[in-house]
Amino acid sequence: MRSVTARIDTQSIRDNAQATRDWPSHGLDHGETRFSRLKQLDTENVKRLGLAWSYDLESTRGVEATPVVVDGIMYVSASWSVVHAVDVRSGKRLWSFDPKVDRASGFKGCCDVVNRGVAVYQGKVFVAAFDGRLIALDAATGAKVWEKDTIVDRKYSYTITGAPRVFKGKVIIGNGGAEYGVRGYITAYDAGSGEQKWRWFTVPGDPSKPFENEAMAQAAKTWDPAGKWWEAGGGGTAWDTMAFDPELNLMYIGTGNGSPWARSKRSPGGGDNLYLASIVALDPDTGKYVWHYQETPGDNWDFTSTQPMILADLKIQNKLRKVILHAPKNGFFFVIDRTNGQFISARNFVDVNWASGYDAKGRPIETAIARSGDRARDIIPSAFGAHNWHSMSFNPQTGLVYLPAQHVPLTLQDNKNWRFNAGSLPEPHSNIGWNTATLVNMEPAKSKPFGRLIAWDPVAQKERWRVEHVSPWNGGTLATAGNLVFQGTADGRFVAYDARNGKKLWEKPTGTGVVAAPVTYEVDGRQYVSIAVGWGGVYGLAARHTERKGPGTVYTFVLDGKAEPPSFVAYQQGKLLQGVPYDKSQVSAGTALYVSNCAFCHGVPGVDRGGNIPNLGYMDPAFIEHLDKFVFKGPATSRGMPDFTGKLSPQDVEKIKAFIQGTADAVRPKN
Ligand SMILES: O=C(O)c1cc(C(=O)O)c2c(n1)C(=O)C(=O)c1cc(C(=O)O)[nH]c1-2
Ligand SMILES: [Ca+2]
Repeated sequence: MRSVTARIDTQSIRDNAQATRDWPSHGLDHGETRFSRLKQLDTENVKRLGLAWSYDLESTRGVEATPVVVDGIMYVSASWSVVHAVDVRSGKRLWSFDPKVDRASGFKGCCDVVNRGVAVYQGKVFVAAFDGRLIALDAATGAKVWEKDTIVDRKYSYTITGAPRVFKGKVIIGNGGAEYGVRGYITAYDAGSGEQKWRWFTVPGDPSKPFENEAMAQAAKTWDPAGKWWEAGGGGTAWDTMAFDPELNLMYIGTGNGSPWARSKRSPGGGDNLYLASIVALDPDTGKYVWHYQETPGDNWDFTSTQPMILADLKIQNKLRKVILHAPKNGFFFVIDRTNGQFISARNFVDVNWASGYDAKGRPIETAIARSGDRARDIIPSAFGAHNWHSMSFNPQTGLVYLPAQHVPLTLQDNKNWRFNAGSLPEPHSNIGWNTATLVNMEPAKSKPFGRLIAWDPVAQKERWRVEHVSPWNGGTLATAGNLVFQGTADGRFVAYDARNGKKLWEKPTGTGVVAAPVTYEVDGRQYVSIAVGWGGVYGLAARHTERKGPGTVYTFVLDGKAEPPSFVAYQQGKLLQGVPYDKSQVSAGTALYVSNCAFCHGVPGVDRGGNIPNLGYMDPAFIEHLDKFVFKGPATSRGMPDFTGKLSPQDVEKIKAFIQGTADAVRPKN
């Protein structure tokens, strides 16, 4: 059987960009604009949009995938990197493929066991599994064709969450892991055979060995010459964004934060630490460095530049410029010349406190608070990012970028006592492999959370309209030629807005929070809109903003669709924990242990509501009384929880119990 994707290659993806009937690659086109030229649906008739079908992804963790759709066949991934092929005409499964990632490895990723989607090319579907394998499937049957291990050294905590891209016959993928202490890189494989074609590291490696290339030699000059960076890998993981300009024959990657976060521990002599938090242009044929622009020199705050890029051609001061549009975690919106990496402009799209702006050369003007890490202070934006991996879209008709922006309050402080892999209390998750050299929320944050959809004018560097959401962590966006903007929300709605003014035109409930981005495509002359929902990602581990907790689901809508939605599953908050015996004098020791082992997944007991991972302040007391049964070789290890055998003592567990019950008691309403 021949698959419909047999014809998909670099040329056909370029051709499709003219009419955008299919959605053949992650961001729709090589420029990742997520702007569909279809206009059967428009601001007038969108109110008639109804459900065509829903499809159960059989997943309970975060769903971050953008579906790929070719000739009425959808390829979409769910948590644990499971791939589904669905017939759009019927909504029925054609095949599914579970790469059987060892569920016990869940804790090896910082940010939920998510997968942002697949690539298709010449009859194959490519999925990058959470455990670091890149797998090629037969698009017609879902059978495995080849599999490669992308991980350079399994002694480090590398993972993959991103969607591969295929440029000119090469499947390209980067790895995550910079919270754990790794060296970032990106690798290209031959789409046909799986043979490795090139690999580009983002930061210099072992200083006792020669540099792999000239780019590494140049980068090393911006790190402390003592070479301490190597101890924790340096970081710079390219865990999400990529784009490609076939005319310039350049591909672009966004690189991540430093390992560890605190520069004082990574590169004590200071320096910009190239190529952290940068956009880097590479030759897609050879993986050779061409240029870079560093958005956050000397990253100190987990300010990754891995957020989705968009390539656009914009008229700026009467000159048509080939640009990259980018809104990284650090809160500034960048316009960069993509032919040479030249800085054009940057303006903050939310309030920020780490820099007052960028100078004419494209360097941030840092504020006094930015590096005063000897005390806890709000860093705005926080490590959750003013914008994270949630895709933005660009409508050339309105000239606006539709950007999911947010703030999640955190205070940061340098951890003076950090040593690599020492598990130093109370550094978050330091006992399960994190190495940030940064203490979080040692004092309560003063800033306030928000989530907002912003329509941003990249030429004027100005907000044109905004919609305030109930919380941070809303879904990616889709823009269409019918002047619609689609976005799912953390509070479980799928909404269409007028692209010109942000007026809400349509909305449907989704039965769970939405973090992924929608797509649109045409089949048999009808325009469909699909979205994969499933609350999760790093923020969704411990928090939620819905009363429902439905499974991962794909919803597909069409004009006058009349399908019944699935029955929604209610979220039930447990009773506040009561009656677990504990020693009050142990609460403070338990706090440090809780932060170093439990906090980012389970949240604050009795304060957070629990996301995909239960909040321990609302458990049945029997669970907490017997906490050791869960912490040491417990049942949840088969779902991704670490086994703390040898890492915590039974006395430590008693202290953690004291913190959990003590905190629940402290927040219990008094009457
Ligand atoms: O430094 C890294 O290697 C790395 C990897 C990932 C990832 O692979 O998901 C995230 C982050 N960092 C990160 O900083 C972050 O905020 C984040 C959010 C998410 C998510 O899927 O919700 N992943 C990641
Ligand atoms: Ca990170």
